[in-house]
Amino acid sequence: MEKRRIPESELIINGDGSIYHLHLKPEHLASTVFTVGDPDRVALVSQYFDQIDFKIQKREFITHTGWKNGKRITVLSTGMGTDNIEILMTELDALVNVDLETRQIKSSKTSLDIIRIGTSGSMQTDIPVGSLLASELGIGMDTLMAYYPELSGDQGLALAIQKELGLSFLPYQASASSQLLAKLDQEILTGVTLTCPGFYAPQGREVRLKPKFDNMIERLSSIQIGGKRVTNFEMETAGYYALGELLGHRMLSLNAIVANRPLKKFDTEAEKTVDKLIRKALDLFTA
Ligand SMILES: O=P(O)(O)O[C@H]1O[C@H](CO)[C@@H](O)[C@H]1O
Ligand SMILES: O=c1cc[nH]c(=O)[nH]1
Repeated sequence: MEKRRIPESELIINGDGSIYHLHLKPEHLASTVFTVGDPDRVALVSQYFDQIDFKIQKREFITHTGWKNGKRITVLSTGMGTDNIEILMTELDALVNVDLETRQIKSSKTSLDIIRIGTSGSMQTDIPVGSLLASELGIGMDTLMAYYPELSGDQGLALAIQKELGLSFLPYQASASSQLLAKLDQEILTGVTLTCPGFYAPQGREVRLKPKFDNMIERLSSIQIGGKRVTNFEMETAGYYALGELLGHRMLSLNAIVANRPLKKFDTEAEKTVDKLIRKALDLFTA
């Protein structure tokens, strides 16, 4: 059977042969990719590389590729939100699994290791600011996955959250890679991360507008299923995990806890906490 050719309008390749938004060619990407939300954080990660071979910036997507401990690695910024993660994951996957010349999907697939180094707010009093937390599960409070094939894993926590808040849509739930989770050490807590389509009302914050849901943090933090509770808020993890599951990449989201919401505290040393997470992630995943 003739293989499907992906049209020029669907997968856009720039004049120089790079992929549309990321502006990367396949040879610019390592198979271990660290991702950060903040473009300024890319240099904070690559300062610890032994050597940097390649740098490029397009919009909020800044990429540095180089070497650490004899391993080739990439660090790449994504900006905020799962809409950016959809672009990132599709284009990273295309760089390794689509032949950009023939525009056909390769018959032999490559799995990337994609590790998020991000910030996050704790919703549990016993997870203080300054903690490092790996997301075992991500629950998506956005509607991204309504546009993609159904996820195969357990959706129990997502259903419990839908019921508790009376949401008109079903959040989605997906898991970290068990292989990447197995590389963590005791300094890193594990938890269940709620990925929200915003920083303020979607995470229960009130500035001038009142969030629709009263006592969101108390209500979400007290849900327990099979010994698992929701631990922290951020804005990308579930999108990574869901698309990673569908595309066949190994995913892990690491969080520097910079806010404790029930205690109403923000980390006065947030930059140090992020630096601690960067060094830990590089140590664990380039060893
Ligand atoms: O620090 P980053 O990686 O951007 O992650 C978190 O911080 C941003 C909000 O301040 C959101 O992107 C959230 O997920
Ligand atoms: O509370 C927080 C802190 C960082 N990032 C978030 O999305 N929420």
